[in-house]
Amino acid sequence: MPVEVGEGVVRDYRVMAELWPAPSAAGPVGATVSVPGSKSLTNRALLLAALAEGVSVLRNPLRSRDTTLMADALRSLGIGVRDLDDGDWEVTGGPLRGGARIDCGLAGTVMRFVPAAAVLADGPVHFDGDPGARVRPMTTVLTALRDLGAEVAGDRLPFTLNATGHLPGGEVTIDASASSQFVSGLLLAGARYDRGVTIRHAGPPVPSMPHVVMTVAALREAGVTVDDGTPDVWRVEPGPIGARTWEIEPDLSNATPFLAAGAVTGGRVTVAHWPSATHQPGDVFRGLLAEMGAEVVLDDRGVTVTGPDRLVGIDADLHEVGELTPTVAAVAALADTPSRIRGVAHLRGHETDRLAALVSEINGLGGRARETEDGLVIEPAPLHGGRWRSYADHRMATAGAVIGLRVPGVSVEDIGTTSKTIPDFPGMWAAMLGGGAGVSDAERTEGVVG
Ligand SMILES: O=C(O)C1=C[C@@H](OP(=O)(O)O)[C@@H](O)[C@H](O)C1
Ligand SMILES: C=C(OP(=O)(O)O)C(=O)O
Repeated sequence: MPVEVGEGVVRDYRVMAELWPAPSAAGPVGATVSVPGSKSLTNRALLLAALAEGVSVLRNPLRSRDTTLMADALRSLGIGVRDLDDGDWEVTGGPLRGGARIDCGLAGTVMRFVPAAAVLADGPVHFDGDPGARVRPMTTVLTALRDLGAEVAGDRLPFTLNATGHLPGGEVTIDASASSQFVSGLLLAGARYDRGVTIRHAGPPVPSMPHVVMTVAALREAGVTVDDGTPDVWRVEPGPIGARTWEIEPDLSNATPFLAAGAVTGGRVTVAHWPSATHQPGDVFRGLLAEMGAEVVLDDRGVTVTGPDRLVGIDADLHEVGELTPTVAAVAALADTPSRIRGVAHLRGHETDRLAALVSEINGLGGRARETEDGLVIEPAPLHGGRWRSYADHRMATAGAVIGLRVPGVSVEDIGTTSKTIPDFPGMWAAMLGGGAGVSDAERTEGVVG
């Protein structure tokens, strides 16, 4: 069935479920690319706008599956989310209505952020999601909400919150070592709890901390008082959340496959409109590509990556920026020297078990990858064409596209899954290659790189 995924883009999932012949690059890729808005910033802004008093506007939001699910979740809770002509969103905050059924899809930001807000609804709220979502870690969020005074039936998706219109709030201790989103979700809604919220983390280090910093910054922009002065403790004072205009930055994690295209083909790719200061983890990719031998320049045109003659491997701890792992692993699989990626055990609870998936797919093309306790080791090996499975994971699909640039004959399963965070990835990829660098399927042979 054709489905509108935003910005007038319609995807036909019958077609998208088929194999996508990843275009290989006949030569260096040269392009300037603009990527749509940040998923993480869009879904924080939508949620804060819903909990605010008054009317907020999101400028340049991401319109993709994850953010449409967030908008629809808020609409089912009685919030006005209006599509403006230019793709912006207007959100009118107000009381939350019970009786809603929320589809979380596979979106971590929906399944971890919305329940913490939905406790303020005036009746039961039921949550469910994709089959893959039902196995993502959730217990910590639901236990924390119970500890703060909520009644919840269930420990993971599907579950029902028996909301009563308010939450006592107060202090809670959680183990957020499986996901930073456990902290962010409680922080985002905490100002609307009777006593605000104090979260103490007890356990191995919280991953993806820049995303928590992003949450604290967003709250402060909305006028909320947050104390994050003590490591692993966050305090949100009770009080109103301000309505405002949110300017959404481009999604820098979604920029990474495009920058990688410049790096792995010895080409030059610019991603425009790169923010000069940002909390997005994707900004870290600049340094990672430079370590792998690329030339990386940030100037007023954006970020420009020029690929080297010879890519080298990397030894990197990606604990803070785990969502970059699939792209880094794809580049590493094409490098001339070994790579080690550390600090990302929590990726086993992402859209899929990303460590197992990357090992399986890289090795399926002839590569030499193996899992460690907290990451991956990838050694140089000649790669050949073949099927690259996506596991309903947008970043697995884009990683396959990066490898396909250098390895003829790679077919990516379910490229449509990229619509989780990019409305038209195949179209953007084709446009990037439009300068003549792509070769047609007819010209393909089972090639070897390495
Ligand atoms: O808060 C957010 O917007 C996100 C936090 C991170 O989650 P984890 O801490 O679970 O890795 C990140 O990987 C995810 O893509 C988005
Ligand atoms: C981990 C990710 O997503 P989610 O927000 O669903 O956790 C991701 O986008 O890499």
